Order: sequence, then C-alpha cells, then structure tokens
Amino acid sequence: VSLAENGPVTLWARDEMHAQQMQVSHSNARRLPGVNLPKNVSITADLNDAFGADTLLLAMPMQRMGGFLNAHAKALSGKTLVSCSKGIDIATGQGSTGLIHAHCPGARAAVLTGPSFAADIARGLPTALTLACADHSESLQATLSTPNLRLYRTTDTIGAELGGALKNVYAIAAGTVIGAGLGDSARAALMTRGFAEMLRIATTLGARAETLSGLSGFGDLVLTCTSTQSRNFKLGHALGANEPFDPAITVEGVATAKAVSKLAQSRDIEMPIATMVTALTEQKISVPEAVEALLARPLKEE
Ligand SMILES: NC(=O)C1=CN([C@@H]2O[C@H](COP(=O)(O)OP(=O)(O)OC[C@H]3O[C@@H](n4cnc5c(N)ncnc54)[C@H](O)[C@@H]3O)[C@@H](O)[C@H]2O)C=CC1
Ligand SMILES: O=C(CO)COP(=O)(O)O
Repeated sequence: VSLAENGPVTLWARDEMHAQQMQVSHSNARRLPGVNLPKNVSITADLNDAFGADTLLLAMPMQRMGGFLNAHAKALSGKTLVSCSKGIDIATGQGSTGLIHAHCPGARAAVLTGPSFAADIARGLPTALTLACADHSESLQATLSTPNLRLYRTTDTIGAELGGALKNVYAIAAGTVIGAGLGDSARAALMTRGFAEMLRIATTLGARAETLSGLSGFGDLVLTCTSTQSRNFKLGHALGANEPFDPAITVEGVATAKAVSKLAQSRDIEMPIATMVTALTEQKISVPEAVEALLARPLKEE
C-alpha cells in the first residue's frame, strides 16, 4: 500500500479466490480490514505476473520461505529479493538472507525490518525501518522509501535479520509477564536482559552491535514487547493468563525461540530467557516454574 505511492505494485496471493475477492473489493478484509488498496496495486494469483518485476518483497511466515525459494529458484535468479519476514529457519538455523543465498545464489538479498505493524504502514502512519543489503543499497533505499516510510540503510544483513527475528522471542516473554500479572517493572527487566541475550548471540553470529541497537533490534523489541497489537505479545499474554490462543495465527517467535536455543546451546552461549520461552511454548514448564527458574539463577555482574 505504501509503495504504491512510488509507482505501480503487483501483489501476489497464493489463494486464487482470495486474490479475486481483493481484486473486486480493492481491499484485503481478512488481513487489513478498513484499508483501501490503491488503484495502482494489481492483485494476481499468477506468480509469473510478479516475476516481471526486478525487486520482489517476500512477506510470508519464515518457516515457509525455504520451500518457496527452492520451488521458484530459477525465476528468482537475477532479482533483488527483499525479505520482510522475521524469523530463523528451524531446519537450517539460517535467517532469510542465508536462505536466499542457499536457494537462489543468483539473486541479490536484502532485508526490510524494524518496528512496523502492517496495519500502521497501510494506514499511512509515519514509520522508520532498517533496509539491509550487503552491497551499496542507496538506490534500493530510494526505491522503497516513501514520504511516510523512512528507511535507514546498513550493510549488516545478519544484524538486521537477527534483530527482527529475536525480538519476537522476548515479545512472547513480555506478554507472558503482563498476562500473569507480574507487572511493568518485571517487563522492563525482561526486555533489558532479553536485549543482552540478543546482543550476545547476534554478535557471535557475525552481527554488528550497532545494528542491534537500531530500529531492527532495539526499536522492534520496544514495539513488540509493549504493544497489544503484537501477535507474539498476545500469545505470551494468553500463556501468562492461562487463556486459549488461536493456533492459526502467525507467531514467529515460537519457532525462532526453538531455533535460537539450539544455536545458543551449540555455541555454549547463555540465553536463559529464550530457553524458558521455548520450554513454555512446548508446554514443558509452567509460568510460575519459568519465573522461579529465572529468578533463582546465580547472581552476576551486569
Ligand atoms: N503483520 C505485521 O505487522 C508484520 C509482519 N512481519 C513479518 O512478515 C511475515 C509474514 O507475516 P504476516 O503477513 O503478518 O502473516 P500472515 O499470517 O498475516 O500472512 C502470511 C501470508 O503468507 C502466505 N503464505 C503462507 N505460506 C506460504 C507459502 N508457502 N508460500 C507463499 N506464501 C505463503 C499466506 O497465504 C499469507 O498471505 C512474518 O515473518 C512476520 O514476522 C513483519 C513486519 C510486520
Ligand atoms: O514485527 C512486527 C512489528 O514490527 C509484528 O509483530 P507481531 O508478529 O508480533 O505481530
């Protein structure tokens, strides 16, 4: 919706019926209720229509990205692929640029990430994001920026993708804290110690600390740990309050917690909060047990 301010956009949807509904109504009632799609957004269920563009934005659940890239590797060769997905692929431990390089070596990989609810961007509310691309990305930055969408560029793709992926894990933890009635002070402590975990694992994996401190890390951590709009926060809230949660909703932090706990274990890195989120979402531990285990850890320097 936002990019349509810069020129024509093709929106591909897998489901033909849904694509037809969107074409007729020029809206996406299921995912973006109350937003009219601009006239220069053409909606298609035929991927070949989307493959006509040089730059493609990929916005799908992270655990589906490897399969998508693999299935369309030939058509995607030579394209600039901008991942909007936030997660770590559980099968390979890779972020989205790793998957793009592995499946589509002929494509250029970029990451668009940062604090941004789709509903806010679609309504034209002002937002700032990180655009990460290993090569010089000034022209891509200009192509994807709009008057209300301000992009900061970096070459640190690993840092940008890990910031966006990891914050979801701590948003689940923050939601749990609030859902269980443990209070805002506990949430602030958890966000801060969560950020320390993000820095620890991301820098070990090759990220720059400055990237984690920017929009894609700290910025998105603040947003998702404090907003009831966040699906990751909402899942955590349901866990904390012992309430049901719709399993069909995309909650990236569940798989990412598992993937990052595995990565941390293999590198001997301490990530106690991520480990607790994994155990909680796998129902191996109760909320009171998780809180007790975190508080009982040996006292240490900050
Ligand atoms: N919704 C939001 O506010 C934001 C979402 N993101 C990220 O974008 C990614 C997608 O999230 P949402 O769009 O919100 O999820 P969603 O659940 O609303 O939509 C997912 C879309 O992916 C499609 N999809 C599922 N499997 C697919 C496959 N195998 N191949 C192609 N398409 C497939 C679905 O049909 C659906 O259109 C996630 O990684 C999320 O973290 C990033 C920033 C903001
Ligand atoms: O990444 C997001 C906002 O930046 C969306 O967060 P949720 O996936 O938790 O809704």
